[in-house]
Amino acid sequence: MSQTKHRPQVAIICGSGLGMLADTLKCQDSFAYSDIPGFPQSTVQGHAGRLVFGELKGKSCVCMQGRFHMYEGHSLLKTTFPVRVFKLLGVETLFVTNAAGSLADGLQPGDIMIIKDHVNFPGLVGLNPLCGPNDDKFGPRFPAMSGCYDKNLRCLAMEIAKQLGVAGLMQEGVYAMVGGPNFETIAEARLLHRLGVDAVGMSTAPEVVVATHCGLRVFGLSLITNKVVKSYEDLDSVNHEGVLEVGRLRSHTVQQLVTELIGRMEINNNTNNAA
Ligand SMILES: O=P(O)(O)O[C@@H]1C[C@H](O)[C@@H](CO)O1
Ligand SMILES: Nc1nc2[nH]cnc2c(=O)[nH]1
Repeated sequence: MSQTKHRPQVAIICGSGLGMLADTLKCQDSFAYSDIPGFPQSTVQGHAGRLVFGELKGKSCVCMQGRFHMYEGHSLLKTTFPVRVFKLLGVETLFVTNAAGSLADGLQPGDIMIIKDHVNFPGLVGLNPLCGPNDDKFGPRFPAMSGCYDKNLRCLAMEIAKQLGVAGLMQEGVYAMVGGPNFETIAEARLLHRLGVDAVGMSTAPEVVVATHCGLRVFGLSLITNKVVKSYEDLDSVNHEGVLEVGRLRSHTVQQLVTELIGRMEINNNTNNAA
């Protein structure tokens, strides 16, 4: 904290190919993860590995340009470590973004899904960052997860999308996290579709679980980068370069949405730090 004057109220986690969100911050102080004690390193292309502090529309923000994934070999405690750092810095609201494949027929590549809820597949089988002794300074042993994606922010995001003329690209949906790093088989894709999942990816849920546990308000966006192949007749296949490319194509719209939402949302200045 001695190395920056910023005292962030909002934290943003940039998904694959969405690192440009950090470029919107003014008066930046930026730190390589390798220079921050205890921080893991980013190993995935499209995740720069920098923590960027700055101002956005008068709000003090910190942006993770690069997140950590379970499939990189990090423990879930490490992948979510930054979320608790944000809490201790005084952050009140967490924005999570990710790249995801769509299962819902109405979601096309380039669309933006406001995350209404998630299915944490690793969490359902005990791969949960909250496993182990509970740190009561952060939150309760058995935290509720209903309503973990803030409804007011979801409504405001939709209102802003209408004003920006991009509402046609946006809808709410359910995100599912799978472990990765391979993309889905066709049988897995069909299973997820039948279960009511709208979009699938390899991140986000553990961060949101830890954020909700320690009382952060959460807003989440999935950029739909590909359709998940559900038919044995379909010759398409997904790859990471294609995922990053859609991020580049939609960067401006995602930046606009996030900037406006941060600018217009209310901040409670009485945030209680966990420790
Ligand atoms: O960090 P996110 O969840 O945006 O990254 C997604 C999932 C994989 O890490 C990668 C696959 O292309 O993109
Ligand atoms: N699991 C998964 N993650 C993704 N990230 C971007 N696209 C996809 C996808 O189709 N499946």
